[in-house]
Amino acid sequence: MSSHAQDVAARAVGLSKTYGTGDTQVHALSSVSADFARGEFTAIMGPSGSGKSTLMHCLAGLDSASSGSVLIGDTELTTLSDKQMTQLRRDRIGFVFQAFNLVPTLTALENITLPLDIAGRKADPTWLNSVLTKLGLGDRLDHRPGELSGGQQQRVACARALAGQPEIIFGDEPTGNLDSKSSGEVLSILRAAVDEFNQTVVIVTHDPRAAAYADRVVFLADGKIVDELREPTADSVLDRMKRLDAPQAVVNVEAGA
Ligand SMILES: Nc1ncnc2c1ncn2[C@@H]1O[C@H](COP(=O)(O)OP(=O)(O)OP(=O)(O)O)[C@@H](O)[C@H]1O
Repeated sequence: MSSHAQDVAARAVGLSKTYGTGDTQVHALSSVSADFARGEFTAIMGPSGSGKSTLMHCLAGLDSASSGSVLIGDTELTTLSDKQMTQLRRDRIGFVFQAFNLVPTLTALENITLPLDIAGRKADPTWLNSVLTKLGLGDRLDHRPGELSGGQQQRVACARALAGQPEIIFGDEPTGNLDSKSSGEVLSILRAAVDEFNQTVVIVTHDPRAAAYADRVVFLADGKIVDELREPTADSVLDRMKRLDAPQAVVNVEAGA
């Protein structure tokens, strides 16, 4: 299937988010429109404070926008009641956070199936098996999070996000707390989720090497999408990021700094 023929897993339309009022007002997002195609891995990048987390939280229904709309599949989030929103997050969205957020008293496997257990759903056994195989934890599935490395814990968190076959998985700096080897393991799982399980993944990251695992990188600056890169490499991402910071460099040069 060509990328044009793919349908859209999530969509932001004219999304704006303003914090505060008057002099202290911050436009975290200014009329952002973006599509996230099904079966694609997107990385959101940009300088600190550019609105990455705000965009992801609005897309994932964890925060509400000041104006504009978000669609998950065909569902417009602003039309949902709190209860419907909770159900949508539970049934249709997977999350991977920077802090792994595993329950310390449960085994890895119990953590993975916990959201399904809470929802009263059963994992599809074939699906769960392929996710667990991909995870490569072997007999450590019986271990508690405290007995696993950071990378292993985050792989468990990825499997937890995947277990319910959500329509889209959001990761807010999922490798932010990991060394480069563990980051690679976690990103490989997310990559495999897209390539082998046809999932849709959107992550926020500061790391060009992490972004290089994605199919597409979306660059934010000052609450706006300013650039996009397909088939990124760590070098091409780094190059774009330098250019994003360039206006400041030009000002410095002009000022004789
Ligand atoms: N709850 C809040 N109240 C007021 N301002 C906020 C709030 N949350 C975020 N902001 C502001 O909105 C802007 C965008 O923040 P956001 O966290 O989305 O940026 P980011 O690109 O994810 O940053 P970082 O890379 O540092 O995590 C920033 O200027 C931030 O200070």
